[in-house]
Amino acid sequence: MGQCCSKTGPDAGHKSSNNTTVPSSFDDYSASTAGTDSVVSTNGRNHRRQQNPNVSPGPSSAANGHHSHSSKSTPAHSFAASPFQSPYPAGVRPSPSPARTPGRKFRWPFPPPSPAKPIMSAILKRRGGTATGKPKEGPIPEDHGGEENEGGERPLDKSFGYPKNFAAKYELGKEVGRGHFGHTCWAKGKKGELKNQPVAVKIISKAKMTTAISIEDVRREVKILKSLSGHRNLVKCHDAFEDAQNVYIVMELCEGGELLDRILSRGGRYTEKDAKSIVVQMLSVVAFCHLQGVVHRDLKPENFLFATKDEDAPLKIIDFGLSDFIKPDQRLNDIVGSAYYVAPEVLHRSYSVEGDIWSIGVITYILLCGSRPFWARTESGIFRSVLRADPNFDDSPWPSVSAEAKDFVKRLLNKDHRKRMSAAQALTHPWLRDQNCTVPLDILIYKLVKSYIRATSLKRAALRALSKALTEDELIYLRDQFKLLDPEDGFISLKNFKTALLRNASDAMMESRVPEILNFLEPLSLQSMDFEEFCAAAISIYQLEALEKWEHIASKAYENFEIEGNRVTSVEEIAKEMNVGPAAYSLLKDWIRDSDGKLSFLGYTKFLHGVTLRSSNMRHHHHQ
Ligand SMILES: Nc1ncnc2c1ncn2[C@@H]1O[C@H](COP(=O)(O)OP(=O)(O)OP(=O)(O)O)[C@@H](O)[C@H]1O
Ligand SMILES: [Ca+2]
Repeated sequence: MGQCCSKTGPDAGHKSSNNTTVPSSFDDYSASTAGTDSVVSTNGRNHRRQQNPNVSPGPSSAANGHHSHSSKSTPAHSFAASPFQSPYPAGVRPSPSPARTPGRKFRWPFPPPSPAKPIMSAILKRRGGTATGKPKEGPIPEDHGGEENEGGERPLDKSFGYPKNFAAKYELGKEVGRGHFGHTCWAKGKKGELKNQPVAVKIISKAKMTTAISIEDVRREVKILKSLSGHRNLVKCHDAFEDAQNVYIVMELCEGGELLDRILSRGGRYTEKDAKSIVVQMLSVVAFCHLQGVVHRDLKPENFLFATKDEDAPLKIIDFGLSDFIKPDQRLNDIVGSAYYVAPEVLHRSYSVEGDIWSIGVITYILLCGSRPFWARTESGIFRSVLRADPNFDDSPWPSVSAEAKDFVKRLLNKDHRKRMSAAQALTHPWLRDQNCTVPLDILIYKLVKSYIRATSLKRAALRALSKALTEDELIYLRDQFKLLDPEDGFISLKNFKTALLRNASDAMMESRVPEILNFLEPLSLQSMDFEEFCAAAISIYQLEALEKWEHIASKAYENFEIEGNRVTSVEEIAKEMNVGPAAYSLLKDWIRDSDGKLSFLGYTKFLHGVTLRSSNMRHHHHQ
């Protein structure tokens, strides 16, 4: 297994020093992250990458004004050793260089995507390294074999309760892929239904399970794969086995290779038409996962495989190794995933399913332009870019990309997770509307309706006025969702929410306790909602605020509110509504009109928003 040889990069011709230890002008971080490269790059990606003759560093390096490298000397398997390294951070363009060849395919300043590596802290936690100080040098311990965990207190239980007769049922063949946590082999069924059928087997070594977390990860991966099996864009899981050495996950074999390889073989870019069909498939399977209460947490082009070698083969999501169950209102806090694709709120340690949507935004950005939106040489540099940088939508090829496509990507890459589209919503975005995809039930609807039925009458009136200001475009999504709830004579009630959810339920949904949300919809058993009220209940104020048209929508909404919702109120009442104390009174005074004691336009929009007032003695409060 190749240790990371951290030389090269486009500037290797100019500097002879080791790339990972050279502090760059834009990145003051180097030592600890750079050191970690050696740990994570022991994944053997080079084996796979070298099979791809289309990965040529030439164009991008040339565009950067550097000399091309001969690909034979540059293993592209690790980030630090990628031949596509650019010395420029996200958003910074190289000055025009004499080496730039007009008409080249890549006039884009950033390198085409290379395999992403897991976020260091995640690896350390799961592999039992130390999160502080210098990480262990050398390869990840493979033959620990010990039955004790780090602390040495309790032996780790490495029995999973899976059948032990893998060898009797399958004949193992050559390796077809390798990740950081396991390797995958071709295999053939020896008997039964899969006799002589080719399958893929992910083999995870028990010796590498050195922490309780890593064991739990495998257990969960199998559970999630098994219970979600069935969606056309999700790899089918046939079986799981174990023996003393390994866990074996037997899956449908995807012969078409990784999405990453297809991106690279197309010179780093997809046409909009082709990108759309990829994005629709990603969104539809992710919407399905989210409805089941599963968050994937590691969406990247390496984790989408094509079923066959055909150009239009279906795309399959794989690798639920970092996935987790999530309750509708739960926030997760462990930082996992791959740096290029990680959402800002994951780095802030408070996230939910929207993190996956961000990753799809990153992938879509790459599909459309061939470069990563957030890029730097070190992990911390990438993180900083994710947290602060605005992706480049100005340079080639963006001017020739449709406005809808750009709007689509921007609405997935919103740094505020509340403003991001959900997967089901994204499927109804104008960019994808010509794809005629079936829109799945959106779990977001359940969350929004839940808080609507608990809202005060003033808040409901405010939302109703807002929903009447929506344009036909925005109503398309709501109409689809309403239809999925199967209204009777134009009305829905608790029963409809129940039936729709259970119609889509898998075992995963029981585990993630999604149906619990139905208990919170109990008040609806006595009422019903028509489409108009459903719209008021199911709109997200945060998402609307993110729209360019927001000001226009807000003023129209306020006009409606003035006619049928605005009434005399008081600072005390509003403070109670907003869940803030007397310290906020002076601020809230501005929200109420002196002339008649009703909400002003400012007051209306702030009230809708459910502001987070920042003051030491005011409570933070989000309406979710
Ligand atoms: N069903 C399959 N059919 C064909 N190849 C597969 C299949 N599943 C996995 N592979 C190949 O094996 C590689 C590693 O599998 P997987 O991503 O599940 O492992 P991992 O170690 O968890 O990965 P990572 O390093 O991304 O965490 C994949 O990138 C892919 O190339
Ligand atoms: Ca993977």
